[in-house]
Amino acid sequence: MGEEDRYCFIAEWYDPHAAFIRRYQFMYYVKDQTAEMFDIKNHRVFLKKTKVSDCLRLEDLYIGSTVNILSRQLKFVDYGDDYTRTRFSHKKERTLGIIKPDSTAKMGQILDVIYQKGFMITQLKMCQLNRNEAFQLYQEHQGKPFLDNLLNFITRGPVIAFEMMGPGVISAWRELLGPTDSAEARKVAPQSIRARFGKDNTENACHGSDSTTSAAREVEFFFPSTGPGRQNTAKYSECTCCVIKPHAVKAGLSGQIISAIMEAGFEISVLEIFHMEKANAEEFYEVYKGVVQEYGSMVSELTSGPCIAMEIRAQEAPTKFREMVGPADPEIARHLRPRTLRALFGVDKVQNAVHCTDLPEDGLLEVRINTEKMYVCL
Ligand SMILES: Nc1ncnc2c1ncn2[C@@H]1O[C@H](COP(=O)(O)OP(=O)(O)OP(=O)(O)O)[C@@H](O)[C@H]1O
Repeated sequence: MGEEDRYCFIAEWYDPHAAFIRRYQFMYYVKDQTAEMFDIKNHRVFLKKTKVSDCLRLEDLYIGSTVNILSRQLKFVDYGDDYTRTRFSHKKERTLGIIKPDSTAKMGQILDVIYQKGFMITQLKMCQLNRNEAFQLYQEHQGKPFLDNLLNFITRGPVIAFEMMGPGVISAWRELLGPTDSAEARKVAPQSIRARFGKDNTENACHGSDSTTSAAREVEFFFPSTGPGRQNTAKYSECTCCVIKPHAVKAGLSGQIISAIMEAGFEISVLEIFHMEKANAEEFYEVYKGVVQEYGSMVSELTSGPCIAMEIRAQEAPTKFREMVGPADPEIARHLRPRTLRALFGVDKVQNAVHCTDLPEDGLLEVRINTEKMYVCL
């Protein structure tokens, strides 16, 4: 990618006032990290060349990416010219990974391996498949003797489906997975995911697409490009809400945060990447408005990139989880409560790793708000 490059994408923005999706040509200039936008329908400039270095990075430019530019949540839906298509299409190979039911208890560790190896997770969702859906997913194994076993296994509990993106990601992920049979993996690829987390040749921890065609089909299966997204796994009882903030997601800390939560005995019954719009973030943080000095920065942080939303379950979940999260200021947390999530993973009062519900009675409400928002955003 050259310094002088200008990339052009087609971006969509849902205008809530007009209840209408507006389409723009979105031009990004690498050299000075500026962008300009052109309203396609009305044939006029919508945004003059503007610095976007604080809200857009080169790696955010891909089809399906959601970014916040000047308080508008834009989604890149297509390439705007052939030059951009040629420069990006090889870089933006996609694959689908699944953490299978035998390994969801180790999802934090597995996600941590994925992040530490430098993979970029662009979509992620916990789902429960029924038998028909599982059959659809594994249609290429129709007639094979192990199909029935495989369907029983993959439907016996939730799975975590995720899309990853990057050059050569299909083969890189298959290599990290290791051979299908976990016992064989322990012999020939002891550092692989199946060697470390799998049991045998059915319960082998994770899945990876084997070609661009199956990747496209499987990504569409879990993350449909049109219509409603897949149903989530929310239970809405004895629960509270936790959101891993964008700075922690970008820093690849999500796996470690999830492991810490599960090791402390909490169940995670929803896990989903979503993007928060400014209006939603303001509503989410409404109780802090005029009370907390950092309110504006908190809203900016929450809209600065992908978040991970979780439903956390335990008896008295809101109170107990609040304790585990720790004081809002990580500096104070490191002195007073060094084992809390904010002490371990927070940077400062705004980038304090996670949001969690403040008042016990809000727990249920926030989980609902969030899951509804996630449906809007996906
Ligand atoms: N011989 C077998 N006996 C039992 N289960 C099997 C067998 N072969 C495959 N499976 C199960 O079916 C899944 C799909 O099989 P496939 O041949 O596509 O393996 P894979 O490509 O290594 O795995 P995946 O598609 O899950 O990434 C395997 O991951 C495993 O769970």
